[in-house]
Amino acid sequence: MNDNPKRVVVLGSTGSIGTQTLDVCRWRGYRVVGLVAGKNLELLTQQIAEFRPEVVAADPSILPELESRFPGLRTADALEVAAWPAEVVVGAIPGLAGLPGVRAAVQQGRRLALANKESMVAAGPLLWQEAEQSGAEIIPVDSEHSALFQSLLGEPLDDVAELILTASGGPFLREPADLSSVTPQMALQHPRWKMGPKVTIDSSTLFNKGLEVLEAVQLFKVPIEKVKVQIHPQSYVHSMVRFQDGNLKAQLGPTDMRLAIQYALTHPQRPPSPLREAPIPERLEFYPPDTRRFPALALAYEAGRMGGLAPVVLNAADEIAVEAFLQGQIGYLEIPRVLEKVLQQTPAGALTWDNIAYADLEARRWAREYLKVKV
Ligand SMILES: NC(=O)C1=CN([C@@H]2O[C@H](COP(=O)(O)OP(=O)(O)OC[C@H]3O[C@@H](n4cnc5c(N)ncnc54)[C@H](OP(=O)(O)O)[C@@H]3O)[C@@H](O)[C@H]2O)C=CC1
Ligand SMILES: CC(=O)[C@@H](O)[C@H](O)COP(=O)(O)O
Ligand SMILES: [Mn+2]
Repeated sequence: MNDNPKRVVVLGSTGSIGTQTLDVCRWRGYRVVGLVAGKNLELLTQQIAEFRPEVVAADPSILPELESRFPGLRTADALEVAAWPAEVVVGAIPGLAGLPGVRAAVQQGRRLALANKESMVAAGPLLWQEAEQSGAEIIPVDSEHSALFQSLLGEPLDDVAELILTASGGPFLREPADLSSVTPQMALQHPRWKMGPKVTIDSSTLFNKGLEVLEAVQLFKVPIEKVKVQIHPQSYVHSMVRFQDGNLKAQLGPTDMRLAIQYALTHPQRPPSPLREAPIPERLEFYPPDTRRFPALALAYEAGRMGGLAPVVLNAADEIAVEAFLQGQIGYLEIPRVLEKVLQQTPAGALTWDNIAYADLEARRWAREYLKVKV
């Protein structure tokens, strides 16, 4: 099944998207030349033993042990790994921490298979500017955006009436009516996808869908009024495009991220995958989201309409709030509350790399102060 062997760098290799990317590389016989991970020493050890990458970056706390396990292992800064000679770089480090690696890959003119939605939300126009200069391609991995990307192929953007993102609705779609006593354990039970903790909590508050609305605006360069959300509990239709003539195009498939990852690596080709054909669900339901119960989605729309640094600020506040919630330092309903507060403090200023860094830092500080937490 070795189509056209590619050299691949994986940023966030020990995570949910990272490990699934390595599955795809195994299927395709791709050469994994660079790995970036955090602190998961044992899994990174296995990955190095199997793939023998040319270069590795990891959290400084595990580097000495890693180097003693692999004498002669070439280690480097994460940015150097992101810029390593390769055909594809998979950006799968969560949060704004994923942005520097994504940017380095874009500056090198690579194909960026982008899972890290936060970087597109915060810095989309700047990333596209740099991609234009370097010739980089940005292919979405996020399932909804992969679906939109596939549905938009060959279609003039002027003909698009709406991008319709589907949302599972998360674990609290129907109950409990009162969300105040939701615990991290409850919120970590996603009904359809097995993902890392940050995106799983975001799915439960519908903030993930809010980020995805902002991500779609930047990826596909459409006004936010054209981006809609439909709850679709089966998560089988991954998203749809409604055209001005009334036609809808959608991409459907099983809830397995390896399909979206493989597509981002092989586009425009569609080589076979070893996944078994999954049955099509008997019922496909769609209905509008309840933004009174899940105000984080409405706040993302508000940030999108505000523009400028508002999405940066909202994302930063959410990163602090989710971490504090996971550590048991705040209640579940504090998450949308702090988003609303911090969004109101959005500083004025153009979208520049310096202003993004400043707004991100300040918003984290405001969120910590408001929540009275140390995360
Ligand atoms: N999981 C999914 O199905 C989907 C995820 N996404 C997006 O993809 C991104 C990744 O998500 P996911 O795979 O779930 O996340 P995980 O939490 O599962 O994995 C995160 C990975 O990033 C590494 N990492 C975390 N922080 C740093 C850092 N500061 N420097 C270097 N490495 C770091 C972790 O290392 P370690 O564990 O070794 O510490 C791990 O390898 C997110 O932006 C998410 O929104 C989008 C669609 C679907
Ligand atoms: C798999 C993927 O792309 C996730 O971002 C997914 O969208 C999360 O599910 P929700 O629809 O519940 O947010
Ligand atoms: Mn998604």
